[in-house]
Amino acid sequence: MRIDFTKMHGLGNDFVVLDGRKQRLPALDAAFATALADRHTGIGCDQLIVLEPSEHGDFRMRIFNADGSEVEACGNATRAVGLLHGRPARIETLGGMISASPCDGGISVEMGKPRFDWDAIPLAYAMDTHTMPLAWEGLASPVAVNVGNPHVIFFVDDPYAIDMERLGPLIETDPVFPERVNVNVAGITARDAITLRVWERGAGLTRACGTGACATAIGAMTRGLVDRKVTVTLPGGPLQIEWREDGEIVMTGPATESFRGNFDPADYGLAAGSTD
Ligand SMILES: N[C@@H](CCC[C@H](N)C(=O)O)C(=O)O
Repeated sequence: MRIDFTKMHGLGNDFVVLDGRKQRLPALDAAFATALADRHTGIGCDQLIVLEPSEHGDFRMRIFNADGSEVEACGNATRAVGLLHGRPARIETLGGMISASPCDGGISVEMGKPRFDWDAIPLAYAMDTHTMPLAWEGLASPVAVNVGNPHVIFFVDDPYAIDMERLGPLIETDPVFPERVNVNVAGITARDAITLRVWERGAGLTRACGTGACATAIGAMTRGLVDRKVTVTLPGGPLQIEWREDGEIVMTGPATESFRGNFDPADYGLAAGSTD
C-alpha cells in the first residue's frame, strides 16, 4: 500500500496534504506526523494536513504541527486546501467551522470570530488579555487573541531585531499558556500595514502564519493602531486581513501546489494496516 500526498504552501508555510476521502490512511499519531515532517528523513513540512469526510461541512481538516501536536486552526493550510477543492468549501476544524472560496487575490477564508477572554486563549489564570501584565526580557505587555488557535502578539519597533530563535520557545512554553502559544512580533508601518514574524507553536519560525496574521491584525485593531483592513507582510509575503463589521475575520492570499507524490508508510515506521 502506498499513500498519495500533495505538497503545498501558503507564502512558504509548507504542508503535506493527505486526502483521507480518496484513500485509506494508516492510524495517525504524533510519531507519524513528526516522521513525515522531518526535513532530512521525511517529505518535510511545517504542518501535516489530513482531509476526512465531514457530516457538517464539505470536509474535515485535521492539522498536525511538525512536532506531532494536533491543533485547531491553520490559516495558510485552509487556503491551500481551498485551492485543492477549487470551489467554495465549508471546512470543519477543531477550531470550528470555517469557509474558503477562490477569489481574485487567491483564496479568501472566513476564519470565524476572535475570542479575547483569558480562559478562551487559554491562559493559566485570569488577567487582562488586551494588555497582559507580563514581560519576557524586552518583550512586554502583549495582546492575547484566540482565532481558532492561541496567539500572543508583541508590538515592537523592528520585528527583525528580535531574537525569535531564543525568545520564541521561551514564551511558547511558558506555564502561563497551558496549551502553549504561537508567538507574534509585529511592527506597525501604516494605518493599513503591519510587518510580522511568527514563532509557531510546534513548528518554530515559519515563513508565514495565516492565523498569526489574523490575530496580529485583530490585536492591532483593538489597540486602535490600524484600520479594519490591513496588509500583513510576513517573511514569505503579504496577506490581506479584514475584520468585518459582523465580527468575522477574512483573510485573503495565495496558495500554491508544489508537487504530488506517494510514499510507503512502512518507511515511516508504520504498520501497513489501515483505518478508515
Ligand atoms: N501555520 C499555521 C498555524 C499552524 C498551527 C499553529 N502552529 C498552532 O499550533 O496553533 C497558519 O498559517 O495559521
